[in-house]
Amino acid sequence: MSECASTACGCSAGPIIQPTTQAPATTGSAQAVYRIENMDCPTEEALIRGKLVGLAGVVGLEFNLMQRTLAVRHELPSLFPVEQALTAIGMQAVRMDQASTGQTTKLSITKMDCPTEETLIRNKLGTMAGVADLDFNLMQRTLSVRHADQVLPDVLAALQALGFEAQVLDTAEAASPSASLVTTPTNWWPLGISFVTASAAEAVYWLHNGNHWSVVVLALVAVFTGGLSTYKKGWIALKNRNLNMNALMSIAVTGAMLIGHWPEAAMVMVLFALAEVIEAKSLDRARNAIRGLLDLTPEQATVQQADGTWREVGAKQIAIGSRVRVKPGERIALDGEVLEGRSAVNQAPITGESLPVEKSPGDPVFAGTINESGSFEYRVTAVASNSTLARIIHAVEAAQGSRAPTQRFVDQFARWYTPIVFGVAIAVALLPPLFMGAAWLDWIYRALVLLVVACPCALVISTPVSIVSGLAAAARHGILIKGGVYLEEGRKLRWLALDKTGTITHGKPAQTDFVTWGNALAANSRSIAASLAARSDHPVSKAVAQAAQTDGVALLDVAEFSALPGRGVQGQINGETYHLGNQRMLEALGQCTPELEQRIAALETMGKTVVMLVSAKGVHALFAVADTIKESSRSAIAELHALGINTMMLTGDNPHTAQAIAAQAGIDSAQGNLLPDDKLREVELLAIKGKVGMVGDGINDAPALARADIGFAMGAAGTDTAIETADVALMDDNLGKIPTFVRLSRATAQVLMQNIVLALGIKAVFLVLTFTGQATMWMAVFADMGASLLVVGNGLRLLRK
Ligand SMILES: Nc1ncnc2c1ncn2[C@@H]1O[C@H](COP(=O)(O)OP(=O)(O)OP(=O)(O)O)[C@@H](O)[C@H]1O
Ligand SMILES: [Zn+2]
Repeated sequence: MSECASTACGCSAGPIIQPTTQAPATTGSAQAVYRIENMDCPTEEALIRGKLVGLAGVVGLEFNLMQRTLAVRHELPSLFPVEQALTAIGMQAVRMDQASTGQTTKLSITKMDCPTEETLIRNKLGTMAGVADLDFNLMQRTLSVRHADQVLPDVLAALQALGFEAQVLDTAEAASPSASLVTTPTNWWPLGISFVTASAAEAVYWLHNGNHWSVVVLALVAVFTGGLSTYKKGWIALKNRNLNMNALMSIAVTGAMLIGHWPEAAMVMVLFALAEVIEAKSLDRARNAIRGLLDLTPEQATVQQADGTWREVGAKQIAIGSRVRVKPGERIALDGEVLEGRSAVNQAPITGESLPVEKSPGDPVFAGTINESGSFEYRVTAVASNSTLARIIHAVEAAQGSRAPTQRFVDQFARWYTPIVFGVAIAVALLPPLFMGAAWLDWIYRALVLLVVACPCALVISTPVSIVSGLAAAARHGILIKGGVYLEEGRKLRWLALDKTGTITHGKPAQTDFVTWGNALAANSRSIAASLAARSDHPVSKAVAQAAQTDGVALLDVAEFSALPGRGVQGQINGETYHLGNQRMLEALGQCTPELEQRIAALETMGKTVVMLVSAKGVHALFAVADTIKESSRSAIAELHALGINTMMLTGDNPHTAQAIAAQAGIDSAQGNLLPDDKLREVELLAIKGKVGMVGDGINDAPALARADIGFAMGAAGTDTAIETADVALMDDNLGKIPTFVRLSRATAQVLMQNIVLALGIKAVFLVLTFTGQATMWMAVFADMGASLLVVGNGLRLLRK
């Protein structure tokens, strides 16, 4: 349950889910808003309703399945009964309106980097009064604690008692990813001494053909130089009734010394300490794969001063609105908008696409990208800590914090595995000698080997490393995945629903036909239409307005302008109401004739979109606009089909055009005339058949995007919201990133599976060998270390995908 809470916590950082801020309906009642991660279908709503409605003190429930939130209006002194009831039916509820329940403090704990330490801390703090929620991020070594106002000192003291030095991060530090890379400091000296003395103990033992006082001394030196921190950590764990690997190793090594296996105890300790170091180093590599991206931004930039001169200034000090100059070959330091000059910029660090993009005044530029040819000046639009790149890194780091399904499974497994094997070890040490007259020392030794085998670290470590590597690899391709869940689910996609305008097509249609209708004057109807169109941001309107501007058509004053989503626009010109819109609008106005319909259909089957200018007097003109499909769309659709993913186009445009464009792009099927809710309904229908993804860019796609199992946002680099709201944000508008994402997801799943099989396989082999008496302790440690290294190495392989 606790993991799930932390997952939800990761999500709750996103701005998608806003706590409901309605005033309570009944006076005297309060409202609590929960985000319930695993509540997304009506049967769950029914379950929760059934459980909570009967609860004394609960006055009202408000469900939002789309946002997975539940607002509880209540008259309770404490929400404990509500939370308990939710937990009892398996709902992972996280309080959203945190402000009322204390505060969240983010702590940096440098020594916390492995799941066993997490368990230790969780057990200690999880039961502490005043602590509401814990959110671990082992990769960043941070812990966010939600707690009552006064308990922070207690929290810090508790951590201290566990041997962890915690540092409170202030809000600014917590929000912006720091540029510095994290590395685990290693103290090589004790390890070296330990290794030498352990080897010497082995050698002396061999020379003497048995134990000798010098063997004992050498072994003790080896154990205490190499294993002191293991012992310390193991002792803390045992005191907290926790069997982590440090505890297991401490017991095993101590046991081995007690039964006189001195050189082996020494060797086991050295190997274990070494394995720890190597593991920590590999984890650093995975961690820094993402941080490394931030190193791409230069520390300095050339900024214009108040007196007009140019000066080198530290990037962090540069304010929004400053004017910055970039030389050819230089990296861009901050996000901005080009003011003067032209150049080609390599945007690979953001979009994963190394083909240079032409930049001229008005175009956006991004921190971390490389200016290739010309020099130009730009106006800064975001401070260094809020650049697109910084936000990407922040999002990926947050994504690591949330647990992917496999990790949840593995953690759950490890929780049972270790105590069970520990129990078996005790049985092995006691039962055969007691009841079958077997030799004590022999079976105690076997039990100690089992303790080493009981260590689940290879298994536990393999999942986060693989997921982080997958996330980092995706980020390098310009694919921002907002949680390990999506990386794991991507391989299961059966359907991809695609928006048309701006997703498959360029989204920049041009007017192709202008047809007068009835007895209107051509010039007059063009200027009326253009005047209305100029007021709208819709691509179809833009095309009409653009064509009129090119032809020098004069614009008129528009009053009472309004947009009619999915239909068109309307407004008053010279006291008369005009509409500019599609056939749906025409029908609503009752102005459709068979003759007109025929004309429209003829244009639409050519893949054009038609809008009409209509007033009370009738239809005045037809405007046809045509959009072109992106070259990348065709090949992306073909790749998706090759991956076994079906495609369906969902568009607000008319069915004829939809068919024509779908045919050009090679899409399986197309649905036209859809309003936002219709798109949502279509996605829901597809969801019955399997995992469904939806890719779109417009506002009219938002409900469908949110409902899809994976919502992809296109062209996220320029926009503020797309990065935050989508499940997967594609930094440019190349559909080809979706097959790349699916392949990466499949590769990740494969690595995860290989790692689990590998880690468990080695354990299984040793379990058998221990019972047959063929396994020695140091072989078990060696195998455990080997397994850890193999799974970590295998996970890091994803970084190169
Ligand atoms: N502001 C507008 N100006 C002109 N026509 C409009 C406007 N808004 C909607 N329309 C008409 O309604 C149709 C549907 O619009 P909608 O915005 O739902 O979808 P779309 O942008 O065409 O396609 P997609 O769903 O693929 O993004 C448009 O094709 C156009 O004919
Ligand atoms: Zn281990």
